[in-house]
Amino acid sequence: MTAERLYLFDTTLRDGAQTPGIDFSLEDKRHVAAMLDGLGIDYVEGGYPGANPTDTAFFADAPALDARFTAFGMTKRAGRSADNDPGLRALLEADADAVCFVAKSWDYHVRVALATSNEENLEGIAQSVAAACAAGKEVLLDCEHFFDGYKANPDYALACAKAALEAGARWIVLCDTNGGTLPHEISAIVAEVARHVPGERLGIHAHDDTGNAVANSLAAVRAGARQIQGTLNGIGERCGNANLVTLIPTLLLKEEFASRFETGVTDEALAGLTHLSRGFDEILNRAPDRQAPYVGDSAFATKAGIHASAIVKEPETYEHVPPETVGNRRRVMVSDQGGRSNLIAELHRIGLEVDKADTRLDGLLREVKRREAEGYAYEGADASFELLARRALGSVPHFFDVDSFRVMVERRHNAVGDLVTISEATVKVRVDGELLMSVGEGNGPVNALDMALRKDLGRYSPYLSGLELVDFKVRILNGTTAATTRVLVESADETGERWFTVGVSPNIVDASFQALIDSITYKLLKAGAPAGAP
Ligand SMILES: CC(=O)SCCNC(=O)CCNC(=O)[C@H](O)C(C)(C)COP(=O)(O)OP(=O)(O)OC[C@H]1O[C@@H](n2cnc3c(N)ncnc32)[C@H](O)[C@@H]1OP(=O)(O)O
Ligand SMILES: CC(=O)C(=O)O
Repeated sequence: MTAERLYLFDTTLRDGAQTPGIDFSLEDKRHVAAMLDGLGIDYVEGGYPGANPTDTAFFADAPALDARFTAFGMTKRAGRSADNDPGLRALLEADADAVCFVAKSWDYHVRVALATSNEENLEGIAQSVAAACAAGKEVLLDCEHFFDGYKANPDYALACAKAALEAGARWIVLCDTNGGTLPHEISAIVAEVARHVPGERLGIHAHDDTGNAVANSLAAVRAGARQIQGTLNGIGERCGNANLVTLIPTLLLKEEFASRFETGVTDEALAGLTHLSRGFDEILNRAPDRQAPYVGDSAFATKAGIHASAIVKEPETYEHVPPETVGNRRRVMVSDQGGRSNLIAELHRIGLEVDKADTRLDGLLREVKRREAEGYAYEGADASFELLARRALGSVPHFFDVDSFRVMVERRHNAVGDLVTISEATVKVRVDGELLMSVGEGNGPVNALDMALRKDLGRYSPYLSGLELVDFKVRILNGTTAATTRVLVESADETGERWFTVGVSPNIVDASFQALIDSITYKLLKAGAPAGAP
């Protein structure tokens, strides 16, 4: 059976720009368009030329793409001719291969939002589409509120679609604008519409207001649509749009779709999807969703001991697709939910081969569970776990001892009279039997402790020159005055490696200090520093 072509239309830079809290710069738009092109998307909707300076500038210097670069805008205004509508003119003059018009297809909206007649709206659609075709553009019509409109007045919703088709539109895109339609309704309505508009000219644009945008897009394809509109990481107005980062692996990896359709996305591009999705979050300056399907950090992670024991035998037992197909990775985590299989898998990852019958595993597992009950969380603190495990198995050299530390926080006026808060820490450590004392100043107690600790560690200091404290997270574990504090420290070094360490104490400074000590010890271990003299 020859595969049918399924087209992917990306609206990250248009509907995605309508996401609360997201504001693309011109540079962001150029960068994202290139990312989408590299992924193999067929249409990249760049924005709404004429609506704001960024979009106008983007279309004035259009990116060179393999994808069809698409300008979005509304059909001509009621009461104006197509020749005399500045908005329409801006669209037609934009340097774009395609124009995607948004048009009302729910008679209720025609009456209330446009305050015009059903007939005039139909004429507006036909005249706008014809003008764009005459300007040499490929034309798409986004039928706004199509599903709600179809439920209210199917003849009118269909008439809008047909008006565009007859005027030369290549695609009629059925939009679930308010996002309230459910998959079974999408299936039924798309199947009915496909009796009037050929499926290979039908698209779907779904919003996620019931959490069904991806399911609705797949339902529309099963019912005959051949174009899916969506966005990277599902951004978009209100709850977002259909997430292309979820849809693409489903279309390429799930038998029903993979055997029937082909898209412009290659297996190689699919293997870069996790990287692309996280890179896009970087542009948005937000943390990636750990539980995102396929590409999330937790998408192929397991804590449960029963699952881990099967995964180490055969990963397929608990994985619906191999993680590497989307560029993600399997993670078997160590926590209070785990058993010896979790431990063995994690020990293997860090290069420690231990037999399942080794009795030291029981001791290590008991220690992990005891500490987790106290508040430690090793699933997010890989370096602290490695130290704990290597100590249990007897392979961490003794580098230094901490004799004592003291931190002082002072609020005072500085030399120019400004009120400042400074922290000063004093740390005493023993290296090779010698007592060393360092003082550090910082903008907070943890920063000051970090400075003091690293200032003089005797012969270990050269190993620590590239060590950097990248991030610091504090969590209060029970909300009483006797609360326990968990501190997670993220560190990095000159090799680019990042690692996480954890400390727990009723005292936040003490918890931070533990995490810092683990971080330094891990760095010395990984750098191959020799053990100190007792
Ligand atoms: C479902 C969607 O996501 S559609 C996309 C929505 N995205 C956006 O609106 C973002 C970009 N929009 C904008 O920057 C502005 O709204 C502009 C530049 C397009 C228009 O701004 P303004 O001229 O100030 O109009 P305003 O935004 O207040 O109202 C929209 C007007 O377009 C009319 N209109 C809306 N849809 C259509 C349509 N499909 N065809 C014709 N006219 C339309 C409305 O009736 C309203 O007309 P009115 O001013 O006579 O009441
Ligand atoms: C066009 C569009 O974004 C919508 O109808 O949701």
